[in-house]
Amino acid sequence: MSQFCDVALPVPLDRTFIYSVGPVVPCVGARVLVPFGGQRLMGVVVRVHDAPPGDGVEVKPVQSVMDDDALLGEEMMRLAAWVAEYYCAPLGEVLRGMLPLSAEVKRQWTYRIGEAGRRVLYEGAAKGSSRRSRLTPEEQNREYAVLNYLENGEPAKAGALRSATGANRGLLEGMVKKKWLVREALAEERDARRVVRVAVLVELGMIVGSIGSGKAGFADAHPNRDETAMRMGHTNLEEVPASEELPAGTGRLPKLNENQLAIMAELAAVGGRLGVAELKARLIRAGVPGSSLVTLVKRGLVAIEEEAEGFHMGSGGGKKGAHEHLLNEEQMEAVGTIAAAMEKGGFRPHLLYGVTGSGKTAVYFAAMRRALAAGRSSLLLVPEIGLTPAMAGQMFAAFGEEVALLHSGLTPDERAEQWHRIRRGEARIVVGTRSAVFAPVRELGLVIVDEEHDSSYKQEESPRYHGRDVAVMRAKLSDAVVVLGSATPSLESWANAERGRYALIEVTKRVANRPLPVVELVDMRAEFREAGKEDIFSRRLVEETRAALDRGEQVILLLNRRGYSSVVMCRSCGEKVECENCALSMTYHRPAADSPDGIAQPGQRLECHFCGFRRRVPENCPKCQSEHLYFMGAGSQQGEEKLQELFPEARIGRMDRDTVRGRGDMERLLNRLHAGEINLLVGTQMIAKGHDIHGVTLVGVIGADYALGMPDFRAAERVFQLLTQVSGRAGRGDLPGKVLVQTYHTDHYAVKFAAKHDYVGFVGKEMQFRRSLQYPPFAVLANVVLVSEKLEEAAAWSAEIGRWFKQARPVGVKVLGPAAAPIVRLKRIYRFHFVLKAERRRALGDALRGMLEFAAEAGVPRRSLIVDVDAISFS
Ligand SMILES: Nc1ncnc2c1ncn2[C@@H]1O[C@H](COP(=O)(O)OP(=O)(O)OP(=O)(O)O)[C@@H](O)[C@H]1O
Ligand SMILES: [Zn+2]
Repeated sequence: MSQFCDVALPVPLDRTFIYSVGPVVPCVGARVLVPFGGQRLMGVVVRVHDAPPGDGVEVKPVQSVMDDDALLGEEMMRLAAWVAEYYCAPLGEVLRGMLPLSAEVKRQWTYRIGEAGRRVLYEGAAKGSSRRSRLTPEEQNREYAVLNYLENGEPAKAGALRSATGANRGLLEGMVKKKWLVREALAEERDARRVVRVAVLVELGMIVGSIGSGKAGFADAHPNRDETAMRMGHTNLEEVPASEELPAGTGRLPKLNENQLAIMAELAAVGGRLGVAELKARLIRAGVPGSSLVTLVKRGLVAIEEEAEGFHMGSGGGKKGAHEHLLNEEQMEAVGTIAAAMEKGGFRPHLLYGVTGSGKTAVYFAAMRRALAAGRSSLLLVPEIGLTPAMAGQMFAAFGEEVALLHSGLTPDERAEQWHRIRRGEARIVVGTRSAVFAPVRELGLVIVDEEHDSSYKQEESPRYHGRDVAVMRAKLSDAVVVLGSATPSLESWANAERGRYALIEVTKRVANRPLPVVELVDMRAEFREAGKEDIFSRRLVEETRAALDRGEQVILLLNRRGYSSVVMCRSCGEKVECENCALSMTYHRPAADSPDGIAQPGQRLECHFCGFRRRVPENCPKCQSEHLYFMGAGSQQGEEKLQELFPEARIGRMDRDTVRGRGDMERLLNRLHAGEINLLVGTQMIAKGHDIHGVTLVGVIGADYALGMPDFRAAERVFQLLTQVSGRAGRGDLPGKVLVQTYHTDHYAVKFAAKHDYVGFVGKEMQFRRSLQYPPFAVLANVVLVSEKLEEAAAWSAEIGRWFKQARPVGVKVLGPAAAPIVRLKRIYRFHFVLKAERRRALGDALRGMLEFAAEAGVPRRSLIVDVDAISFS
């Protein structure tokens, strides 16, 4: 029999840990609780074996096994192993990301007495209750009972308060509102399985016979209710143990008291089974002490069983069929190709290159329908912002109860609920953002990645995986078809199509033969010469905007920075106001006038957009005390203000991270756009993503090309994508669209190709550049960052690792660095980095693993060493 298991723990260490197993041997893929460095951690079993560890290694036992069988199947375990290896990430951290573990740490509220509550308690005790209240006298008494119970200052759980006083959650929340109570979250591990506990009458027939037909439950319970109600206060029903730990019933009916008989009769009356929660509620109402139930369980007359809980879907919504079009020829061909691949079976990757507004969503839906018809599930990944309520509505309209949504707005509980539904095979259409790639989908037949070029698929914390690339591997391990869709495919995916690794599907035309918008470049150098001053909006853009608004059409303006001014500079000493934590300029935010959206906006301040640090706006230069502070670089907030001056009649809306804080904000803004309540929208790149607003005929682009100056080999690709995507928002309805791009780089190929909607032309040129300098997709690379709060430490570690690279000379790998990272200090952390380039992935991986081994020996903490394989950000 196996005596040991290896456990992957969510710690930043590239290894697993051995534990001994008890009588219950966990299986691979199950979760266990184990002791680790003085705490208890939840990990996943990756191996069960008999090999004792080396001499002198003390092996601790597994504390508890949380899953009877593998929570993660073989496929998911293999995927986890692949992610860990490919991204040089600790397996335990990968597994933590795969499981909705945080959901298994249930959030419980506890209540504590507040100052106001204390006052009420003492005043009330002295004068009696005279306050006017909508509560019944009984409820008021209950409130006093709660305050009394909490008087000693200790917090108590809602459950305990209820059994002590009968106060329900509504009453408690009412008291929180009045500040009588303070509510706090208590994290507590609980059993992972989503179960409800049910009280079951053992040997039903015999008992019903013996208690006779005269008894019908709690109606005849203990006569002295008040007394029992007081006594039961301290019986905690949470402590009713699970039945299997108890001796079985003897078959002989023991002597029972009134209360016990009442419980038996109550259970008998409902057919022998009742949820423990409901039974407890009835006990309380009847004034029967909880201890009676405990006794019955101990005597084996009532068993407590666990039962899988039923799940309920969130609201569906959406009009049936509203988004189901007759597919056009190109769309049908695309669906046909995907369906044929599914029929053939096996792993087949596709790149769906379809221009903006070509109806890719309809293609996805049709393909998912085919998968469903064949009994297979589908997984659709969308970018962070892509899972809009409109999208969700379409999903529910098309697939109803089959849909599971996974996005960042879910509470841990909701996420767990969806996760388990998917795992049970109840939801076969899974839609979600990045981490949904790890959803435990069964019978996976089709994986779709929408807007595959989107950078939100890259996770910027460990494990630093790319959702798109994991999706492809996921499909491979499941023998599924995968479709990567975009109007601006990443160069990596395009190269894969060119090399024949991905089948290319093209949708070249917009739906209903709508034309792509005409794009016009506005040369801002000429504008400055002619206008003699620098305005955010060129005269041409103002004129076109006015004309479109006058015609009753809608306008979208991209101003890709949020805040009012992105730089505050001193005219006297030239110093910029920088963040205390980061070596970066702080952005000036104005206090907002009352927003028509009713969206709360913060007041006047300087804010660091990297770490969120805020400070008051200084009146003088912090360095030289000069009064001449100069605000530069217009952001979306300033844009909105200027638009209000220019177009006082317009119904202006703003979409950026200051106005869109939750999903509700986004929905509200989009609804108002669709309804025409907003006819002029200004915003950051959020406005460029996927929105399908038919009334928009004009798109203006301000400062989208400033990124061309960035020291990043993907700068041109990014600018091309942004220009193409934002242009794609124009002319999606009956009227044709127009785009005005304000630029200082009229001759740059990214700008010129975007203006011609020439993706293929752009890619051709960009590929040459990448090839000549050996950048992806012609090489693979990793960014290695050493971080420390202490400058000397970060510098010393990177120097040491630099020496190792020099001496080890990893074959086939070019090492650049060490150098100070472009953002050398971020959130108070100093950063030095290396960039590793290799022609082959194997060579890169070997070099990184060699380096990690050396770093461990040299005592560089693993958490100070960031390895970012296929990095997309080098700052
Ligand atoms: N066959 C069709 N006939 C008419 N309209 C269609 C058809 N298929 C889709 N549509 C509509 O065309 C619009 C654009 O579709 P969709 O949003 O899927 O485009 P897309 O290819 O994803 O574009 P983008 O890349 O810009 O996000 C939607 O309003 C959709 O309802
Ligand atoms: Zn900062």
